[in-house]
Amino acid sequence: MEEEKQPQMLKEEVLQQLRSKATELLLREEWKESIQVYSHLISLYQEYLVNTQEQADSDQITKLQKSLCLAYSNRAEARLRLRDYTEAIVDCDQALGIENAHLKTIVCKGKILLSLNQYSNALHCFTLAFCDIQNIGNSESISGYLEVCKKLEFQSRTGVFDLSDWVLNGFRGKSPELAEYIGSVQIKKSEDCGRGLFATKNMEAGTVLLVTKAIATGRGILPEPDEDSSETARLVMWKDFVDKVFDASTKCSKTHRLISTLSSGANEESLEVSDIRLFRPEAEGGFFMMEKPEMDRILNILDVNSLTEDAISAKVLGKNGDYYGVGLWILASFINHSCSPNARRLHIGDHVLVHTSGDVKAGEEITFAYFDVLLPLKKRREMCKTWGFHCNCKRCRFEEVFGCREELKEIELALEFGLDNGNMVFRLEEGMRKWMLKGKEKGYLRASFWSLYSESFRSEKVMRKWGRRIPSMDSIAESINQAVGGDERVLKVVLEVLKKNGGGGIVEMERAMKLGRGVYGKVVKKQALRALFELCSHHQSH
Ligand SMILES: C[S@@+](CC[C@H](N)C(=O)[O-])C[C@H]1O[C@@H](n2cnc3c(N)ncnc32)[C@H](O)[C@@H]1O
Repeated sequence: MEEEKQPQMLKEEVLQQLRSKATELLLREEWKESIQVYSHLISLYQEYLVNTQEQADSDQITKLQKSLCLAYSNRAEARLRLRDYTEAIVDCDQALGIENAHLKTIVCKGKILLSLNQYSNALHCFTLAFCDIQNIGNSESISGYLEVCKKLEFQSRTGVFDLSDWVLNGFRGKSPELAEYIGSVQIKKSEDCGRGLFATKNMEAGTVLLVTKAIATGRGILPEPDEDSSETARLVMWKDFVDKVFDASTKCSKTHRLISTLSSGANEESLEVSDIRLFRPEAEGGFFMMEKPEMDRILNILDVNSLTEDAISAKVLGKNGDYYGVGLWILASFINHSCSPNARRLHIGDHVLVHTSGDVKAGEEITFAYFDVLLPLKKRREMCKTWGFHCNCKRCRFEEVFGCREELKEIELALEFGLDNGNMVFRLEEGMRKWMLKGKEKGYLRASFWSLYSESFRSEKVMRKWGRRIPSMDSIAESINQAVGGDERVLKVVLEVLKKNGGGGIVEMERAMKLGRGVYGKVVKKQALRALFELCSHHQSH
């Protein structure tokens, strides 16, 4: 009898030691090591359960099963911390298969689903946990999760985002929690740039089109571009960013699948048009394994699709404004460039929020600017070259035909040498009258020669001489806004002129507010928009 008991005791001892070791590693936040020990424990429990099925009494079996459930649950927690969501969910489901009301596992599953932006499923978990924990007490953190989940579920269902409090608080504290959201857009074949994102209904300036969280970002404070270390710092940051994307793709099959839909630059015309539903946070089908990611392909995809946070059609809100930041935001990567864009993006923490920067009609392609478009055609062509494509947007096509006029060439030359801005604005306006240009066409050229206008409106001397012979800043801003959407620099000059003129009346302020909606989106209420105006006024102009 004694002899029979001995191996049993030995087993217990081994299990106890492993349990203590695993708990200690978990407390020390040594996630990888704790996963190893829990994996060992799990295989031992499974082995004992199979081998002792007939000899052990039901109490022993129940105890073993409880321990197995806890081991799965703890391994899920460690995997969650390592962002290994696919495996973490599998562990949770194993644990819940043993004990379907296991509180710790339900909370862990809620946290994983929240990280995967599956708000309503996460909400279900936290609601279950909250009902249970009320009987036990200490419900604070669960109710915190519950509140966050409710808010995010609402945002992702309605597209209503309100950053007013954060803006008014001077972006203090960490950036607000944002849900992923897909508004009235779909992916379709674009005329001649592969696939693109298209509006499915008419929308006003400032309407939120999508909000998506970065797969990964690389951020850092870079040395000045002329310092020797600058290039090295940039390369180190880029490598770190690439590694993070590769890691995310390796760990999560859904992430891998979504990254695989992106263009790697080759044969863009023949790429499959992805169904927008695939990108919805609640989309099914994430948890199956598929082929491993290839580093070369990821590198190509990042070359074509990564965005910098401080790009010209973007605005960084909050603390990452201090950094140089690059990132991969999947759905935003389907947006093509145009020199007369109709969208802009706001960077908030790790999220990008894309909104219309002008009124958009159903069926219109959504575009934002990859580079500065308040420049003449020649300069834009140079920028396009560095991006590796030839822009064939409406504005480029118009300027291609129109740009050969001698007057425009002269103005372009004057722009290069900074000659007599007021006179050049006057000549351009006269020319446009003579050539009988209308609406957007005028806006295109005004946008191309924006720096002449901005310098003129800023100079009292120029305004004294030319002010009465050229259109008002208001109408120029309106015209540029119609042609190329809201732009922070145009708004800034409008605000400066308003200030100089004593703040303007209600009508002028309303107009500025409308421009502001195109620049910052409808995510801040009036008072917060005014606070952003203040920031815009103090921001260095380009
Ligand atoms: C971020 S992706 C945009 C989505 C891409 N069209 C697709 O099918 O996946 C950037 C690539 O789209 C193409 N592209 C974007 N804007 C373009 C434009 N205005 N003209 C020509 N090609 C453009 C270029 O090949 C560029 O490298």
